[in-house]
Amino acid sequence: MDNSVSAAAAAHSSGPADSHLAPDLRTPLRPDAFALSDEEKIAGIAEHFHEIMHLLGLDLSDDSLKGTPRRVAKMYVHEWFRGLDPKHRPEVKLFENRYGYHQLLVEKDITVFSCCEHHFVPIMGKAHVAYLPGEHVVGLSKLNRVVQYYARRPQVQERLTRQIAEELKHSLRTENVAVLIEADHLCVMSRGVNDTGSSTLTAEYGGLFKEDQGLRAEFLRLIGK
Ligand SMILES: Nc1nc2c(ncn2[C@@H]2O[C@H](COP(=O)(O)OP(=O)(O)OP(=O)(O)O)[C@@H](O)[C@H]2O)c(=O)[nH]1
Ligand SMILES: [Zn+2]
Repeated sequence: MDNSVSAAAAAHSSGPADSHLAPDLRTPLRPDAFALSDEEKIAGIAEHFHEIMHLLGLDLSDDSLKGTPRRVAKMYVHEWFRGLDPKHRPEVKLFENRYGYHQLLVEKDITVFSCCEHHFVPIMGKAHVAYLPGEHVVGLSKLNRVVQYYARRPQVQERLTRQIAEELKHSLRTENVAVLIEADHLCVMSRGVNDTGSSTLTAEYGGLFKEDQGLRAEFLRLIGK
């Protein structure tokens, strides 16, 4: 008998994006965000990117450049921004906690590759997530998948951190979750203030992580903070 429970089976949505999140946490999307197919979006974005390159004075008949508009469009739709589309929301399967494990579980150093919504350049870093298992445990890779899903959107780090925390609370059916992200913003490093030495840390604590300083300290110790 399959004793896995799919929290996401009920939660998994092909409906409006982020409808499971509080309104202030949703990525701002128009109601018709998914009226076009992926292929239609790629064709439209490629056309516009062609125009951007043209305006920059680039010769689009050059062998190396001519494929770039479509390459960029495919990268946006299939990779960098795939997390905008609820069809890619990971299904987070839970399993009965037959091990009786009720201590801290930390998944650390999860690769974060996101995109600054102000400048459309990369945000790169690591996420560390933790929860206290109750009646259920989760397949470890699902924690990485949740981070990746919300990272693959135009983002600010604060929203990314809270979206991951809310998704984990919802999918793992517990308030006892912690999320810490440390990331480098290419918009800070490569332009504007041009600071390659600073990085940004954000954290969100739910349930016992908020109330119990000892638990929080243990989480921070395990991730080397
Ligand atoms: N809070 C927050 N700010 C961010 C994030 N990513 C980028 N920013 C900031 O967004 C701000 C946008 O400010 P603006 O003054 O409109 O943009 P700008 O003129 O390009 O600013 P500079 O980067 O200072 O040159 C900048 O200060 C960025 O550093 C993020 O994840 N969270
Ligand atoms: Zn930026």
